[in-house]
Order: sequence, then structure tokens, then C-alpha cells
Amino acid sequence: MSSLYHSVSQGDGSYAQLPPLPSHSRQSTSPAPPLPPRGLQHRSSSEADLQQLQENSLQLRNNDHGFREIIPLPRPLSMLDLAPQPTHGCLLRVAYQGVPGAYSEMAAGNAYPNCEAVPCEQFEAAFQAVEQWVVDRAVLPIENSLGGSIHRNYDLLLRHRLHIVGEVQLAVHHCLLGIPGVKKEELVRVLSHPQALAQCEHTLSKLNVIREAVDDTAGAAQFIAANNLRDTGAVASSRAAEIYGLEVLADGIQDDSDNVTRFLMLAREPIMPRTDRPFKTSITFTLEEGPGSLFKALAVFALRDLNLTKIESRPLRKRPLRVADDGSDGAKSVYFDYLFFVDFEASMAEQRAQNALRHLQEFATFLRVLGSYPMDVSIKACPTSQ
Ligand SMILES: O=C(O)C(=O)Cc1ccccc1
Repeated sequence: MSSLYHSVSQGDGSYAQLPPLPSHSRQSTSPAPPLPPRGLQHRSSSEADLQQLQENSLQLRNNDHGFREIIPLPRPLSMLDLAPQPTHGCLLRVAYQGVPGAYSEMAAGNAYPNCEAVPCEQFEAAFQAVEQWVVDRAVLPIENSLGGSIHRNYDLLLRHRLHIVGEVQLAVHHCLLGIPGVKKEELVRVLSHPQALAQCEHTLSKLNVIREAVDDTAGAAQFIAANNLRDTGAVASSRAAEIYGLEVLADGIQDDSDNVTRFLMLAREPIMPRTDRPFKTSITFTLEEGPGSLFKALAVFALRDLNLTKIESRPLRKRPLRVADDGSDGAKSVYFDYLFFVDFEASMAEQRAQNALRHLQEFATFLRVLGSYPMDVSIKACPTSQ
């Protein structure tokens, strides 16, 4: 499996290359200044202090001048190093697309309480901010219980080489926002993220307004407030109303009260898969064209009792069409070529998951593990205006 899944080391349960520590906490690799000859150094010769030094992974050795010097040794790993760090997230910087008040910002706060959420104009900027060490994580909305998959974001997952390190399921509660004093019947148009507009289709068609898609929900609210647009409303969160000084003209306007969006947390490095809590693994693969090829691919999971939670297919951008000979008469067929995305309930630390992917690798023409990460088994509530 090592060619499919490699992991390095790091904090918050994830394993990343550590940035340089501040100099006061860095263990020097250059030889420590020589200690005075024994006898003058009662402290270092005492049993307790020597033990302390050993605990600090230092070794005393006579140097060329007969002085004792400290040699740093690698500190043995303890169980504490292997346990995931508590996700205080206080030092984590998490990039999201949108402006404050966006649902992605809430998802970031749910995944990493006390993190610093960093707004980005576009997803591309959020991904690059992680890749260039400007931030530690990026948040990506990936699917919604009403609107389905956010296809563009599946494509982004593939274009970049970030790893999925977590997920958050947020119950999205949409409000219709407007300039204070405006009545919802006075609105001529409503701006929002396309997913939000789709999730409020029923309410918006009753209002008979023009719908306009913008990059994010809170950005729509900010735009209306900044331009004092009395004929325009925004579908956004009640938090966006507070931030931009808008009024909630209607609350809970999504077509179904069960409106849940799933967000992915992305990092430069994968996390160490574990088996002591429910994990999910996301993969993407391509298959040879032919009867039953997808059936065969899915059987590798069924055979090992691995529950699939999601399957999605996207046209293969670089090679969307395949022309094949159909028979002796020279007829040709044109097929669409697809990339499949599958999520299954297991950790890559489990033998059955490794076996399933080894099996799939035998006939998949491409296979990549996007991440193995703790499953969000709850649905987080989004703040409401009441
Ligand atoms: O625009 C936002 O606020 C987002 O975070 C994207 C989004 C839009 C609609 C539902 C969930 C997430």
C-alpha cells in the first residue's frame, strides 16, 4: 500500500512536516558548550540530574579536551506521541472560500474550534494557501443533501494534491436577508451561492424574484449592504445578517429542514489512519471500458463487507471521449471516459481496506487515495436568528 498511501508526522491528529520550531524550543544540533571538568559540576554528576538529562534525551560524553559535553539524542517515541493531538486548533489557520459569515467558515470552526479562519476569494487561492504553507488547512464543501454533489469541487480535489484529513456535516439554515426596513415582497432579485439558491428553490419561486449566482452566500450579503441595494436580497446565514447589518426577512427558507452540507478538511499531508474510532476513506479511480467493469470494482468492497457511503463519477477532463472499434464492419463507438470517486466506511489501517484497494489496483487504470479520516457521525447545527 505504501505507493498509494504515505504518511509523515504531525499535530492535531494529522501527520505533516513540522515547520521550524521557534528557536527557544528548538533542540540544537550543534554540540553544546563544554561543561567544566567533573567535580566542579556537582549538579550534572548527581544521580537525579543525570537521570533528568537522560530523560531529556541528552548524553554526556568526554570530548577531546577531556571535558564533558552534551550530545543530543533522538528522543524515543512514547504513547503520547502516537495519540492524536487534541484539536484545539488554536494555532491552526484554515482557509475557506468566501467572506466572514459563509457556511464554510462555520464548518472550519466546527472542525477546528478556535482556529483562525482565513477568507479567500476563490477555492484556487485556498488550495494554494495550503500548498504554500500560508495556512494549515482548507475547507471544501463537497455535497449537499438537497443539491447533491458539488462537481467543481470534486474536480479541484483531483487537480491539487492535498489530502482529506477530516469532514464536517453542517445542517445549513438559510435566511433571506435584506436592507433593514425592506419587505420581502419589495425584492426584485436575490443573490447567493448557486447551491444556496437551489436549496431554496421553492421559497424563491414563490417570491417571483430574479436569482443571481455569486461566489458565496455571505459575499452576497456584504455586497447588498455595501451598496445599500433595497431591491435585492441575499440567501445567507443569520450570522452574515449580524456581520453586515442586514435584517432577516425570512428564516429557515430551505426547501427541506434536513438540509445538510458535507465539508472536507484538506491538508498538505495525510493523517495517520487509526482503528479506534470510525474512519472513512475516499478514493478516486479509472477503469477500462467493458461490460461489468464498475460492477467488478464495487465488488472489491462488497466482498469485504465495506460499506460505501458515496459514489460519484466525473468525466475525465484530459481524455473525455474514447473511440473504439465495434466490429468487423468498421463501425466505431464513442464512449465517455469517467473518473470514479468512492467513499467507504473503513480506515486504511484496516487489513480489509488495504486488501480491497490492492484488489482494485489489479484492474483499475489509475487509483489514488484522497484521504482516510475520522468520520463525522453527528450533524452540526448552524446558528439560527431565533
Ligand atoms: O457560500 C457559502 O457560504 C459556502 O460556504 C458554500 C455553501 C453554500 C451553500 C450551502 C453550503 C455551503
